[in-house]
Amino acid sequence: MSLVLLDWMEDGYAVITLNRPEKLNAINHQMVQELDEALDLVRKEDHVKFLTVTGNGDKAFCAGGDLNEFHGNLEEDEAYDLLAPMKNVLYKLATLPIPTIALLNGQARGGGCEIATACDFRYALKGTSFGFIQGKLGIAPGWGGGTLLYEKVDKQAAAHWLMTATMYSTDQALRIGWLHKVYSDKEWTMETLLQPFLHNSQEQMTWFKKQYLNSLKLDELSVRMEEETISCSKLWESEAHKEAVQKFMLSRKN
Ligand SMILES: CC[C@H](C(=O)O)C(=O)SCCNC(=O)CCNC(=O)[C@H](O)C(C)(C)COP(=O)(O)OP(=O)(O)OC[C@H]1O[C@@H](n2cnc3c(N)ncnc32)[C@H](O)[C@@H]1OP(=O)(O)O
Repeated sequence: MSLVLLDWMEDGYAVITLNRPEKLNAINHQMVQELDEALDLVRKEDHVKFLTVTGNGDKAFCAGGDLNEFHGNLEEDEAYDLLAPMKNVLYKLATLPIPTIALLNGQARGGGCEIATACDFRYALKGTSFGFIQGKLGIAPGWGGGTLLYEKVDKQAAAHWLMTATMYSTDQALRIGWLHKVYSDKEWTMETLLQPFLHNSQEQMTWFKKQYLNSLKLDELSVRMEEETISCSKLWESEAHKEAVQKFMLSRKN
């Protein structure tokens, strides 16, 4: 069964859906692979105006890396080998030649916030919450999402969120500019959410995104995302990290 769905919409855009709702769309190895393949397919289609990324279910956009797979007693180099593929996927998402919009249907934690941050824009359903909580697990973001956060919001706001590792409400996320819009349940339809973009041609949307990417130093971005993965791999072996993951695992058994 596909854990990442890719749909081509009549109005000329594509939708990627994280499709593991029973696990709050937590990202496992299969999803990393399927996300990579889906992005390659979107990149090949020259009629697609923009891409949206969302989660299946009404509880979460994405609860981060799968703690059964992304957390174990791993040495630094094993942790790097585990983290690097998703970092590469997020670089591919962040530099896709068409605009990308994260439709946050529910909470996002850890790597889930990294995926959302790799998108150009973030729209959220009212009442959802978000947190770069890796700091509370004894690590730091490892898929490049911390690096991307510094590109998307005020640098002090990015540093504060990463260091405090707290959950933000939609209001708090709007205030720092991480969220662009918040919608009620009633408004949460593709037609309402995407109306502002649908009138644009594919050529316009490709140019708008090219102009935006020109403003980023992509070579530097790639180096900084790689450095983030290396640093997270070093933190992976900490006792604090091992204890935090163990605590989550034990809580599953109760
Ligand atoms: C580089 C990325 C970075 C990394 O991987 O190192 C990270 O993403 S670190 C952050 C990892 N994510 C988390 O720490 C969040 C863990 N999940 C939770 O704290 C809770 O599930 C919560 C608060 C999101 C929701 O709690 P709630 O009580 O509402 O639901 P459940 O906990 O019962 O979850 C339902 C179901 O989903 C499974 N689940 C949730 N999150 C994960 C996860 N990250 N990995 C694997 N599985 C997850 C949970 O086990 C439940 O399934 P069940 O079969 O009933 O055990």
